[in-house]
Amino acid sequence: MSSTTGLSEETIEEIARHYAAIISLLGEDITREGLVRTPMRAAKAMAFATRGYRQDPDVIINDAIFTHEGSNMVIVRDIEFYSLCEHHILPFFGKVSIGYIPDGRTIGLSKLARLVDFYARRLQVQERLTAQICDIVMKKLGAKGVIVACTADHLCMKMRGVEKQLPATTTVETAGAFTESTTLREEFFNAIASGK
Ligand SMILES: Nc1nc2c(ncn2[C@@H]2O[C@H](COP(=O)(O)OP(=O)(O)OP(=O)(O)O)[C@@H](O)[C@H]2O)c(=O)[nH]1
Ligand SMILES: [Zn+2]
Repeated sequence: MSSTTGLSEETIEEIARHYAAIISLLGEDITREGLVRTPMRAAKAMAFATRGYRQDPDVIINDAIFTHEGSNMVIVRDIEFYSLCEHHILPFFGKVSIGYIPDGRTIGLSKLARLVDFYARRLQVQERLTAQICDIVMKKLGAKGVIVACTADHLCMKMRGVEKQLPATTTVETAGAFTESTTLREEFFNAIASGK
């Protein structure tokens, strides 16, 4: 079992065989020098890009949840991510900003970034990615409120399909106090816009 992808050697080899078949069906010569090792490289790359399926959020968090007295908003801004659109298996990528109001506990900052990857490294749509991040932070932290804003570029709209270099898509998900309070949402968006 590979520690970076969570897949066995046998599974990676099976995926590589499928990639070899696809490359041949596309009309390429799978025996030419530049392509000989491509099916295996592609299989490993795909295994890495989908490793979130085989991870455990509790292992990711590793008990890095700490007692905290204050209730000021905590914001981690511009966490980059790379995901695969579940409709076309083409990359979409961008940034996620997370805000939360603690309720007696905070979470290690790097763990928020790791949770973003946990949900990004699989076949996804941007709306679900945003909602899943919001949901897990709310559940694991027991915060008073959570807000997640995600901005991404979708290659399936740029290099194929409508072929429009459209502005990035933004999705927002809220829970608890952020759902109830426009003021809190404004505070979050003002903070991430100003970079403070
Ligand atoms: N809501 C949402 N849609 C997405 C996301 N990623 C890709 N899509 C869209 O999924 C849709 C799939 O539409 P279909 O008509 O089934 O597929 P298609 O014929 O390849 O569509 P086109 O991309 O328009 O060529 C497209 O409109 C994509 O732009 C995402 O993260 N969220
Ligand atoms: Zn797509």
